[in-house]
Amino acid sequence: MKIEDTNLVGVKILTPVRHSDPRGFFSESWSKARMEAAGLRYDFVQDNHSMSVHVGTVRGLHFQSPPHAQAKLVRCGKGRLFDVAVDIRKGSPTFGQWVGVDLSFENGKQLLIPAGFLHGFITREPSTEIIYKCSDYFAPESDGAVRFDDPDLSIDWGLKEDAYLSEKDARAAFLKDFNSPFIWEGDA
Ligand SMILES: Cc1cn([C@H]2C[C@H](O)[C@@H](COP(=O)(O)OP(=O)(O)O[C@H]3O[C@H](C)C(=O)[C@H](O)[C@H]3O)O2)c(=O)[nH]c1=O
Repeated sequence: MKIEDTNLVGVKILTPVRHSDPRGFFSESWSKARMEAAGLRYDFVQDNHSMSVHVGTVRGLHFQSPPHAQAKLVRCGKGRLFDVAVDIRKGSPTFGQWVGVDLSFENGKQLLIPAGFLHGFITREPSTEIIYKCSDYFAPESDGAVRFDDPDLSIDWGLKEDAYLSEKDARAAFLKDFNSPFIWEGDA
């Protein structure tokens, strides 16, 4: 498994090995032992899978507050998407900074996002499917969102027309009006 750092400490790009043969390929898409051997210790408890019909669908930017904060390991099961993480840990030297990575069925890349970060994505192909592991269960009472198009974040989504948004995302808060529940504890 290839592991690459990003500009945000703790947010990493993982690319598992694909064993190809004339039938196609086989890949161990996740191994707890292999991640722990690389010093990446996460107890994932829930797998999520969503499909978005339209190109330009944006889901995010979301988080769950402590004690139900979620670290995520995100991959694209079908199609192509641009996956984004934003540091919202108060006191962090990279607070409000973002990283975006193209994830696709073809490239097999995965984005590892610790708790304390917003997560969102935009789809680049029709019927794109995202699959991701979460380190805590769904807790709707802890759910929070920041606007994907917040000018203080200035995320380059590569949008060519209006995004397809849920009502929740269309009315999400701006970062400046948002009191993050996360505190930076120093990066290992
Ligand atoms: C997140 C979640 C949702 N749901 C139900 C609640 C709604 O009835 C329906 C759609 O939920 P929502 O509109 O919040 O789904 P997304 O907009 O894809 O939200 C996700 O998008 C971003 C990218 C994330 O990283 C989060 O996992 C999550 O916030 O699924 C569940 O039953 N369990 C869950 O864990």
